[in-house]
Order: sequence, then C-alpha cells, then structure tokens
Amino acid sequence: MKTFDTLFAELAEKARTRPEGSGTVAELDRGVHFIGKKVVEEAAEVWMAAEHEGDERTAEEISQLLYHLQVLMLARGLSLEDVYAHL
Ligand SMILES: N=c1c2ncn([C@@H]3O[C@H](COP(=O)(O)OP(=O)(O)OP(=O)(O)O)[C@@H](O)[C@H]3O)c2ncn1[C@@H]1O[C@H](COP(=O)(O)O)[C@@H](O)[C@H]1O
Repeated sequence: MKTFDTLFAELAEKARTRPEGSGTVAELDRGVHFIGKKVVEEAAEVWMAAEHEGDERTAEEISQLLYHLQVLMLARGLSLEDVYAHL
C-alpha cells in the first residue's frame, strides 16, 4: 500500500526524471502559485466532503489534498524531514 513517504519518493523521482505524461511534472511546471491554489481548492473539497458526504468520499478528498501538499513541497524544494521537524 502507498503511504505518505512512498508517494513522496515517487513524486520526487518524477520531478527528477520528468517522464512524459506525468501530471505531477505538469503541475510543477505551472509553479507555486498554481499549486497553492490547488491546495486551497482541495482543502475546501475536504471540508465539504467531511461536512456533507460519506467517509469514502472524505478519505478520497483527503488523499488528493495530501498529494497536492507534496507537489507544493517539491515545488519549494522541501523534504519530508523539513516538514517532520515541525510535527
Ligand atoms: N495521488 C495522486 C493524485 N491525487 C490527486 N491527483 C491529481 O489531482 C486531481 C484532483 O483534482 P481535482 O479536484 O481538480 O480533480 P477532479 O477530477 O475534479 O476530482 P474530484 O476532486 O472531483 O474527485 C486529479 O485529477 C489528479 O490530477 C493526483 N495525481 C497523481 N497521484 C499519484 O501521483 C503519482 C504520480 O502521478 P503522475 O505524476 O501523474 O505520474 C501516481 O502514483 C498517482 O497515482
């Protein structure tokens, strides 16, 4: 099963090797401003799902928020350790 750490390693590898057709590479190319807006959009979807929808939908939206947070970390050059230091 994929975890936060294994997904981050996968995305970091995509950022490094830039494979054709990667949505992550496309987002990184659009930059921090675009990715930041995706984070806010996904956070709002998490809120709406948690308040009005079921557990499955809420979990799915949370996974999308985590993904976009990781893309933002990569866009800013932040590592997992940089973030974990604040937990
Ligand atoms: N986990 C994710 C992931 N979560 C979310 N997303 C992207 O974020 C979008 C969700 O944002 P939107 O809300 O705009 O999409 P939507 O179609 O409206 O979806 P809903 O919110 O309505 O469900 C998806 O369409 C994907 O483009 C993801 N894109 C990729 N991954 C994983 O990241 C890895 C690398 O992916 P690539 O870079 O594309 O190879 C792979 O393991 C992927 O499974």
